[in-house]
Amino acid sequence: MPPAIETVDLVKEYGDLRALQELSLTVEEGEFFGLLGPNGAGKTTFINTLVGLVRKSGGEARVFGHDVETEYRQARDAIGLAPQEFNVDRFFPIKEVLMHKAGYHGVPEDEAAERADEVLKRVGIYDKRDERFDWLSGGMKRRLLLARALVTDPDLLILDEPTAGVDVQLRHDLWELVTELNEEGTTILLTTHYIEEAERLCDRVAIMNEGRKVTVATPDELKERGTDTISVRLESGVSASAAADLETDLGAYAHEVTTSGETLEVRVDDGGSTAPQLLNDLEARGHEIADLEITRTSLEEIFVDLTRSEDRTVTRSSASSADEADEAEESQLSEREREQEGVA
Ligand SMILES: Nc1ncnc2c1ncn2[C@@H]1O[C@H](COP(=O)(O)OP(=O)(O)OP(=O)(O)O)[C@@H](O)[C@H]1O
Repeated sequence: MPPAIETVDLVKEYGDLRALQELSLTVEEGEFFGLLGPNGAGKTTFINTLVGLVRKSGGEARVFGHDVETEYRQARDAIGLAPQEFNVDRFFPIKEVLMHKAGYHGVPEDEAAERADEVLKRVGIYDKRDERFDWLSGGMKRRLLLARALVTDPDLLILDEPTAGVDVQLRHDLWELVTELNEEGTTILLTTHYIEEAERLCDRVAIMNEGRKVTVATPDELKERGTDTISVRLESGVSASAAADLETDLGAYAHEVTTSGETLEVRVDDGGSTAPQLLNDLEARGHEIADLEITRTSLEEIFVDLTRSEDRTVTRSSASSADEADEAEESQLSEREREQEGVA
């Protein structure tokens, strides 16, 4: 079986701006894969390339072995997309919206009606089936986007920030539902800004920055790359100049030594194995230790470290004509998507 998603040197240019820069990424069938990156990293552009909303400028992109452009239909039929934006037909009852979507993917009407009921129950808004999209609360709208992604029974579910702005209850409901779907065999690609969400749900995550892949790893592997901080409270306190001296003395294992009040903070690779040595070294220098605490780097700190931004070097001023051409192209592509999503 080919990978669920495979891109090789994928490039997307909007005029002078390279939104995707030779991005090579493989998501295996059955994986729960997270795509993390700061605003503007290119996550939505990547997704839109897979679903045919954005035309790539270079490289290759395949979904279950199908080229996303030359075999658009096969690739797109395998994907259920819950986008960030609410792009839903506002004039029909939501059950009909789902039936249109299933119909567009070739599901006969009776079966489409059954599937619509089934997914509305699954996401918990079956009692709203005859209401229009505009009448739903924000959280219900998010649930509907997920229902619409599921109505075609996709092998690959793509969730673009599904829990942005939703309450804690719904966030947990969504987590439970997508975990179940993944256990049933659906491959999931999730973009999120919530590191905790990625840590809890994903088998592997790719961290992107400025259109590039920074790294791909499991959440645990990423955490192992971080440093620990050993905070030692000294009976006699410690001055900043003493801390600077200690940094030289403890240089064999300390990356950085700072003070915070009467506490000395020592950054090391592995706090657990380094603490005894540190205590010995401090005592040998006449310091009396009152208290000690080790804190592990959070995934969030590692993420911030990995994506610390250099200034963008591209400007957009010379990109206007290329942008216009792109916009015309995007609008044609969007036309196709609107048709597919059942939007008038
Ligand atoms: N249609 C477009 N025309 C021109 N530039 C675009 C277009 N769409 C996206 N961009 C630019 O491409 C870059 C990547 O944007 P993209 O929306 O893919 O990032 P993202 O990682 O999804 O961000 P966010 O987390 O804020 O949703 C940004 O600099 C953005 O301004």
